[in-house]
Amino acid sequence: MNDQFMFEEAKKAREKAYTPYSNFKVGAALRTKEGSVYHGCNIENAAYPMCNCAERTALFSAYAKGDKEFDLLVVVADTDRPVPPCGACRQVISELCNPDMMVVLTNLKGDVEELTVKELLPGAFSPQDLLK
Ligand SMILES: O=c1ccn([C@H]2C[C@H](O)[C@@H](CO)O2)c(=O)[nH]1
Ligand SMILES: [Zn+2]
Repeated sequence: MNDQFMFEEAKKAREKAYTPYSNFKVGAALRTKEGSVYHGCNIENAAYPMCNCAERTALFSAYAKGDKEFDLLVVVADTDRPVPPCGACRQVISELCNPDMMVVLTNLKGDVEELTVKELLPGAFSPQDLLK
């Protein structure tokens, strides 16, 4: 990844994670086409299924501010390999981001895996599938 700035933003976002149950902190930095950057962190809950991942926090935060056009998502965690987003996040990213947008998965060691939204979830269920 040639975007050290976005990697640093994702690490800053990770510091805000609320993870009393897993102690597994994840950060996301989402850049809009206009250049704004939204932070996302995972936010857990004593009712475990209510935990929200960093990737979705970033996307929902942007939507709540009225931003919907994105050009890069960077995710970071303290993992051995670049952190792989869960299935729920892959589904949400597929619907809210352009299929050709880059998603950069990283870890604190600086390992990087770059893929497009469509590579992240091939064959995603989409709004088109609701139409007959
Ligand atoms: O890509 C990922 C993977 C996991 N988590 C969160 C969910 C939960 O809070 C914790 C452990 O799964 O990490 C994320 O935020 N993003
Ligand atoms: Zn997730």
